Amino acid sequence: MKLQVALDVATLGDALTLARQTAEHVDILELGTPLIKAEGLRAITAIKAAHPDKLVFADMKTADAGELEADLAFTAGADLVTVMGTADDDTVKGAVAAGRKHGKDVVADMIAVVDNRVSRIREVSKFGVSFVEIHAGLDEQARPGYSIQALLDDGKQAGVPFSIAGGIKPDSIGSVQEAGATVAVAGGAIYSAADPGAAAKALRSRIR
Ligand SMILES: O=C(CO)[C@H](O)[C@H](O)COP(=O)(O)O
Repeated sequence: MKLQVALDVATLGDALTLARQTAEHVDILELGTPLIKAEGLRAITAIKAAHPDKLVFADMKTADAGELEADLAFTAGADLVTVMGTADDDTVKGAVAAGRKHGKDVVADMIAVVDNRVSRIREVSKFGVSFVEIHAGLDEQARPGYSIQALLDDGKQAGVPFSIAGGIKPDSIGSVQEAGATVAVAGGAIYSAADPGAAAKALRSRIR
């Protein structure tokens, strides 16, 4: 299982610092959606230039104009780009077409898909995304009683390649791997730590 750090900070300077602190312990550097909105596509280019040996994941969360938005992110240097699983089928297919053109990967972000999630996961997988991200966003995580377990249950049931994002911590990353995820995405557990490099290393050490 790969480890992906979500660089969920608001400035390119902070993202470059966080990437430098964590890169040796992770496989994938993710530019969070707020970062891309704040700094633009140039942030993708800058992170890839600083870490050419890492996969760079642009969390575009595209909701429309899938081919155009994915093409922009791939042209800027992204290796993986997200499109919303809730988007129109043609938006997902358009992003996949851009991915094929660039020889890169498109990930369907299943955030806010709760009812019939397994069925939508299987549907978007047929459109050619490389994998789905089964995801509880920050707002969902903040609600009382939130548990990552529902994400893991759906991943096990879906029978297609998936990543998990939703507040992964050292005590839950083992269960993410046991569920069969190909990628574990961690944001807050790393960027909120006093020592983000040590936090990334601790997560990595729990992956067998
Ligand atoms: O895409 C995101 C929010 O929409 C986050 O990057 C993702 O949820 C990972 O961060 P965390 O581990 O803090 O949940």
